[in-house]
Amino acid sequence: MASVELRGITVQYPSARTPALYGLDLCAQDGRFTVIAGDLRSGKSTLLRVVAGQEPPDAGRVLIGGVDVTEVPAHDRDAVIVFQNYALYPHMDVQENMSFALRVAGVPPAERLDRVREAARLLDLEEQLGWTPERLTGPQRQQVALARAVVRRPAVLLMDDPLTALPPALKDHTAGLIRSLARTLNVTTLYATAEPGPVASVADRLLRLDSGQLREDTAVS
Ligand SMILES: Nc1ncnc2c1ncn2[C@@H]1O[C@H](COP(=O)(O)OP(=O)(O)OP(=O)(O)O)[C@@H](O)[C@H]1O
Repeated sequence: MASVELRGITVQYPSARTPALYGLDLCAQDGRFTVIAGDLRSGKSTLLRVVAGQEPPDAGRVLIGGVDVTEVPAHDRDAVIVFQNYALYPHMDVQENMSFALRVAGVPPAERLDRVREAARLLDLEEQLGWTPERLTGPQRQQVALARAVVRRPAVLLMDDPLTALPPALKDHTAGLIRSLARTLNVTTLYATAEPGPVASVADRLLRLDSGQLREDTAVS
């Protein structure tokens, strides 16, 4: 597994007046669940994309597991993003959706099956493995999107407000599921959200993104 360290990260989009991230420092410990709270457009998605290698910073360094990966392309980083607007493959059943990336990566069929079954068990999706996405509820689709990320066994899991689209009554339940998943897999998790309420109680650490920089959050803990 792996710690995530950002040192002096600045991202300035050419069309923006101010930087999305400005000299930002972060050290997220190995295997811990770190919540990054911030208002809309505060730079949360940009931060996750910098860690994943999808947004090259204008300044600063990115380290995963103590190794400087700033110049390493996204596909060679051991970090996966689960987006708020996930898209499942509509013509594939849940099991195929979950194992697709493994097939592309050349993982042998028996191991694919093991990993898919483990993720399905952890995310309460065992009964739905043969279903197509149209039969799933919104929360189940979100769980499949999450399962699709974790079957790849990344060292770092990056979550971009995955509960946003869920009805309020299901947010706490799904937050608990996500937390126990991260704990079972011992995966370093950065969880960005505009609404930290449902995950604040399960976080190892809560940070707030403010003016492109991170601070420990003393308001919610
Ligand atoms: N590709 C881009 N080009 C130009 N500006 C961008 C781009 N992506 C994001 N921004 C701007 O950077 C700032 C931070 O955006 P970002 O999406 O990282 O924030 P966020 O906190 O994730 O927002 P939200 O919660 O609304 O998803 C915003 O002002 C946004 O308009």
